[in-house]
Amino acid sequence: MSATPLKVAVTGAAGQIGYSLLFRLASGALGDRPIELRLLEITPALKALEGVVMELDDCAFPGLAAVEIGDDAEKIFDGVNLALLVGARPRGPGMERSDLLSANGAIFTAQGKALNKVAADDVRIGVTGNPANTNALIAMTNAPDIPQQRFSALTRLDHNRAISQLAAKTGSSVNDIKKMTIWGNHSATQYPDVFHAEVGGKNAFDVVNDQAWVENDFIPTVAKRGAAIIDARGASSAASAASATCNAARDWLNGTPEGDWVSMAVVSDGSYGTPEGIVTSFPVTTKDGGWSIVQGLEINEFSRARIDASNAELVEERAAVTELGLI
Ligand SMILES: NC(=O)c1ccc[n+]([C@@H]2O[C@H](COP(=O)([O-])OP(=O)(O)OC[C@H]3O[C@@H](n4cnc5c(N)ncnc54)[C@H](O)[C@@H]3O)[C@@H](O)[C@H]2O)c1
Ligand SMILES: O=C(O)C[C@H](O)C(=O)O
Repeated sequence: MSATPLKVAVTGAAGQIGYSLLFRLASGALGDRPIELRLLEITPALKALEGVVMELDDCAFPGLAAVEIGDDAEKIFDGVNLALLVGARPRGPGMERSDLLSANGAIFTAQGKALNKVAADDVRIGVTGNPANTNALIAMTNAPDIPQQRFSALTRLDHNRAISQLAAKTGSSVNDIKKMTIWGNHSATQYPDVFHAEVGGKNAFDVVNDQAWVENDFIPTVAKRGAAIIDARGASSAASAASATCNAARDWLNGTPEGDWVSMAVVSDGSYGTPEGIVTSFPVTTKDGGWSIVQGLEINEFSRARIDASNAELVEERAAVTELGLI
């Protein structure tokens, strides 16, 4: 364990996700190493953020070395080892996440530039704010000095949702589910893949043995879960999004367990016929702070069509943000 605190930036820290995320991070969600929180907000939200910091103080978390807040990205990102980019407008009922492209895209241009200038050499950047994949692409493109492999968008929430649905269907514990994969975009076109997943060491599709459930129940439930939560709660998922943001960062920094993998949206190198350069979700393993796409999986026709459709949407989003001058 290193005693030097890990400097962790969180943007949108006074928002809904922030209110759950900060307390998870401060109580050790990333591991034993102490952390220093650097919290970025827009100026009008700084007063609310001061209140959140009072609450963080009142928890007397042993692993929380320091907290700094502000509205200047270059100051807050100075020397950060991990940047969790959460701050962005959430969608409301009836919207798709891509409807947020023009409203939120500009945030990631500015933050990519600021990270490029002042972040630590070992910085890793996780994007939760929607549309997460294309926002990560925007930040990455605006930070040319940071290796592209240091950017990832969050599909871990979808991954966790898929695990939970499969565990319920098969009457097993979430601990028995391994090798789940989310392919593509964190959007309604995402493809949660049970063909390579395992339930208690057995192939998940063989255990389920129900193509109609996969097609008509599992995939739409996972892909539209965000909208179902907005419909029920009147606000987008927050605690589960914070939890997934922690899971993703912890595994990236500390590695995935032997015999399992996770889903992360990362820059494509063309693996599995995915268009190069988009930020799209793959099965990945992580080690020593880096990730590798799991290679050699057989992709059947059913999966191929869905992976291609989701990636086609990401290519369209890339064209839209190019048109907007964001990349
Ligand atoms: N990838 C995922 O799985 C996932 C899951 C849930 C939510 N989300 C997305 O996360 C984002 C945040 O959700 P939320 O519920 O916390 O929203 P929220 O509206 O409660 O909070 C967003 C916060 O971001 C702040 N903000 C806006 N512009 C900023 C900027 N330029 N710099 C710093 N802060 C800024 C706002 O002031 C606000 O406090 C949304 O885009 C939402 O859709 C993603
Ligand atoms: O669906 C949303 O807009 C919020 C988030 O991306 C989610 O998946 O819950």
